[in-house]
Amino acid sequence: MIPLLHDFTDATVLVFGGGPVGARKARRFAREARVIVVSPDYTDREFGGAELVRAAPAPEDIAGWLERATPALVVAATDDEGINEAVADAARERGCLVNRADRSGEREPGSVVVPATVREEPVTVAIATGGTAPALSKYLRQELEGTLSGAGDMARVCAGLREELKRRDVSPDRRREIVTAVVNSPSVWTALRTGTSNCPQVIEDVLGEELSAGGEQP
Ligand SMILES: C[C@@]1(CC(=O)O)c2cc3[nH]c(cc4nc(cc5[nH]c(cc(n2)[C@H]1CCC(=O)O)[C@@](C)(CC(=O)O)[C@@H]5CCC(=O)O)C(CC(=O)O)=C4CCC(=O)O)c(CCC(=O)O)c3CC(=O)O
Ligand SMILES: NC(=O)C1=CN([C@@H]2O[C@H](COP(=O)(O)OP(=O)(O)OC[C@H]3O[C@@H](n4cnc5c(N)ncnc54)[C@H](O)[C@@H]3O)[C@@H](O)[C@H]2O)C=CC1
Repeated sequence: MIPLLHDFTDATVLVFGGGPVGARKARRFAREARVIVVSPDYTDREFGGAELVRAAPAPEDIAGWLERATPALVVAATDDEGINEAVADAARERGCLVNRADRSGEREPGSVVVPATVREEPVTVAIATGGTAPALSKYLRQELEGTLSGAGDMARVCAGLREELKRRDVSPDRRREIVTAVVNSPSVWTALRTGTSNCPQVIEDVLGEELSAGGEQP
């Protein structure tokens, strides 16, 4: 399986199953997509504002639900294997993506795995273990949350620098040197993490040094 980032803006995600797993997936996709959850009962309270439909479709009804909702992705998160199987079949039939929460290892073509995710906007790290150890994915996600602290600000600093250096017609080679030096600078990381400096200030400092050095190649 190959990791990709998928834009779900204006797309529909259809989730079957209103337990903790269906709820977790609904919350995840509701960040961006329109999410519809279908389930006879809802044991979790928080579905990220998804539309909750109370129904217990039989396997032969599943295709009709997909027909009406026209989802970009379907999640099979019920505790009924026959239903999850029917969801996967119907998704494959329609050529839409499918996530089966009750499967690891061998997968249907077109299936996707939901990875554990660390977000430090605009930086995203996704973790998966080939389905072997979701608990390990969760553990590593928690570990990486600390490591990634400040990465969002660092991305904003790099973006701001790239823009300013382009505007000043600094050569691409020199631009790359400057940005690489900033990314590798322990003092910049510390400043961003501790709040002793902020993004505009770091950008200003780096540009100031660059100008006082006359933009010479080192
Ligand atoms: C294949 C996959 C399919 C998919 O769902 O996409 C899948 C499948 C299964 N998970 C199971 C169990 C658990 N899953 C978690 C947690 C998470 N599971 C997630 C993803 C995935 N789970 C995909 C693979 C990802 C990878 O490759 O690593 C995460 C990362 C993302 C998310 O779900 O949002 C989220 C962590 C989010 C976070 O906190 O960061 C915990 C821990 C907990 O709950 O505390 C447990 C209990 C401990 C354990 O068993 O490890 C079972 C057994 C069910 C049973 O035996 O009944 C199956 C089915 C099977 O293995 O057959
Ligand atoms: N991917 C993951 O992280 C994990 C996956 N699992 C798997 O995911 C499944 C769901 O996990 P939980 O949410 O904990 O189970 P759960 O048993 O709490 O919830 C299942 C939900 O599916 C609903 N359901 C039953 N028949 C349905 C139908 N015909 N149509 C729509 N909904 C229907 C039930 O009413 C219930 O709300 C488990 O059976 C297990 O195989 C379990 C733990 C973690």
